[in-house]
Amino acid sequence: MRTAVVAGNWKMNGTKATVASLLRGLKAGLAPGRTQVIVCAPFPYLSQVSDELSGSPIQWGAQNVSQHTAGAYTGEVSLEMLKDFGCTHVILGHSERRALFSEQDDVIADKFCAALAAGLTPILCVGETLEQRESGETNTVVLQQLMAVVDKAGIASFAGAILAYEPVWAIGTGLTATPGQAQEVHEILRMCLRDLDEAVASKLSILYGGSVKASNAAELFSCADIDGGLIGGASLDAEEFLAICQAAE
Ligand SMILES: O=C[C@H](O)COP(=O)(O)O
Repeated sequence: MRTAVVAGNWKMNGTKATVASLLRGLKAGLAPGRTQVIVCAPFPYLSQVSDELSGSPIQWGAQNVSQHTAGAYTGEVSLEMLKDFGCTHVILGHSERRALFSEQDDVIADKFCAALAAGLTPILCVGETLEQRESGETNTVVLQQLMAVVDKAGIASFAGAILAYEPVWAIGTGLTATPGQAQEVHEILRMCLRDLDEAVASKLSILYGGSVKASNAAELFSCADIDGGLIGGASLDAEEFLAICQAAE
């Protein structure tokens, strides 16, 4: 059986006060269950998150990391630093990193390898733009993004990773992929990995991300190849995020 996972991506949001209130709400409201719950906070709040969530069932991580270990990389944050603050996960290859910060497949693959080597679980994001979908390139795009990492890291490494399908056109737009559209891509991703390693593919958690809300989560999560969600905007509201976690149960 695959692990159900709900991960919150807070993106560049929050203050010390809102983070404290959100974490208190999550800790107080999370019902015991089988779903793995993760929050991915901005770097400056990782210390606060670590203090608040230590001893709770909620895990935490970052939204990006350097592929380098240490040294003259102004403005970068290393995997060892994330580990110092108790991070267990790191989001890699988010479409906002790809589009706004020009992250390319080869760098994302390097980060993926480095994260695994450091003992963190990468949450690798893939997804197509609206233009790519409309021109029938969805499968080609997501498989190319996936294979760039598989080719460098090896299929076996996906035993220690999480994959997230996030159609760019559904992120922060309120336009959720229909369960059918999401399932179709999840199935293609899993089938591609299954051709390489049946055992790894059948155990890999593949999350859907893109305007997931409490009101649509259960239907999305009921699809055969959707194992949970990577949640942006709705992860900033404790009640909404907890309802999404409940939908994954
Ligand atoms: O990482 C999360 C995704 O970008 C989804 O964001 P959203 O739920 O605000 O659409």
